[in-house]
Amino acid sequence: MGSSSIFEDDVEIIRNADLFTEEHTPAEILCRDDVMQDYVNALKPVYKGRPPRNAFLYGDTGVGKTAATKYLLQELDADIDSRNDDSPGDERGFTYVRVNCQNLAPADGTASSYQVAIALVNELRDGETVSSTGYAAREVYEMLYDELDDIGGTVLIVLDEVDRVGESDTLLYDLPRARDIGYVENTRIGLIGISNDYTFRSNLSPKVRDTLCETEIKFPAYTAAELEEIIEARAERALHPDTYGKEVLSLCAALAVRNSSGSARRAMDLLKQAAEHAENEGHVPIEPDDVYAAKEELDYGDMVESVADQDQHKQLILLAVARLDADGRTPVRTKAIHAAYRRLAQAAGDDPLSQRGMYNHLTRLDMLGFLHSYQNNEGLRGGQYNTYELSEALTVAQVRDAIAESELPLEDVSLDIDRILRDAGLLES
Ligand SMILES: Nc1ncnc2c1ncn2[C@@H]1O[C@H](COP(=O)(O)OP(=O)(O)OP(=O)(O)O)[C@@H](O)[C@H]1O
Repeated sequence: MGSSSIFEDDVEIIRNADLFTEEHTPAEILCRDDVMQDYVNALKPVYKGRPPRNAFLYGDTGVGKTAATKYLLQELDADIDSRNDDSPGDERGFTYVRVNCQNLAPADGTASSYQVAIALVNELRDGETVSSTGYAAREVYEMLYDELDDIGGTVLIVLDEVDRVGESDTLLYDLPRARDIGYVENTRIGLIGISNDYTFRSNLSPKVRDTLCETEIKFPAYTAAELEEIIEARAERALHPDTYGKEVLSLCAALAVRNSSGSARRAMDLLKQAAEHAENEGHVPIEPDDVYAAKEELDYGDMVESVADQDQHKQLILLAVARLDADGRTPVRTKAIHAAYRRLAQAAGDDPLSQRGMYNHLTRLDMLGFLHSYQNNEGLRGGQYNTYELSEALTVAQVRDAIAESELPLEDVSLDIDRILRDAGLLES
């Protein structure tokens, strides 16, 4: 008898799960010929040892901006290496460095030029970490330009999610001009900004826009047919043969077009999740029902993520409404939400906002679709007031999962809801 483990499934569909991860750079960028040609043209000066062009890439989430960038920079690096081998005495230095600005920004906020500069220094120093506090901004920029100047040749700096760099765009202004201003002497710097926020470009100051957007490359959404081709190529390498059919690939592609604006990431995630679902259920091949189950699971997780992405006050408010909801007390008035929120904020070691301060967050949560509000009118005596409940898109369990993910110490905080409502004057004593 072979070895058996409780972790083993009767069937195995996924051959190489690494190919589904975010770190994986695809062997080929499919269905992007026009865009790739523009991108190649923008990078040609680097290959030729001429001053680099700056570029701004934009398009919805999951349409291949990062994948195309990683792929082309690896190609460029390899081609310059082999060119250098062929032309001793005329070598061209080339380095690229990539930072995702979203990871540097707090939830709901933006990263400062200072934080981006520190992240770049750490990337360039490869392990030697500079702490994110304790330096004057000027010192950090000096470190960065010293580091860049030591490298020489051409350095391309890729700022992914560049829209998460805050108002002060010092770095976006200075980096492409560093050589002209005299911050560096030996190195030519090119900047590649990537964003899925269309308004970002128009909000840039004209000077920054003119340099960063020297070349603009738009990544359009994929069609269902294109997505099918992309995930089919991935499935051939990542899944075992005969474990999936065309119908399943088409369904993943169609759902990604319909619900996720043509995102290859979504199509890929649906396929992977459906494969895991089929493995757990013990059947081969993957069936359409596995894809629908995958969609449910992904939708559930997305909602949890978007709650966890909110700032702490908003999460506490959502938890307050969720607790009231779990107790059958919603729709509920602002006063009661505030009382529950205050208790939770204190338990989390946070200074609670006043009811007025909290109200701003509450209306925002309504606008964002997490909550649903009702206007109540009790005539002359009662006046007008709003009540709130979780929107149909959000469940109590999702809010709880999000709070657990944010590691707020609130799992075991008990709320005496009757008392809260009584204190808020909403329950007769
Ligand atoms: N044309 C393509 N060929 C092969 N794989 C692709 C293609 N486009 C996207 N992918 C894959 O889809 C996933 C998402 O792509 P990518 O990360 O490049 O999206 P993005 O546009 O950078 O999204 P975001 O703005 O959210 O960062 C990745 O796994 C990537 O490998």
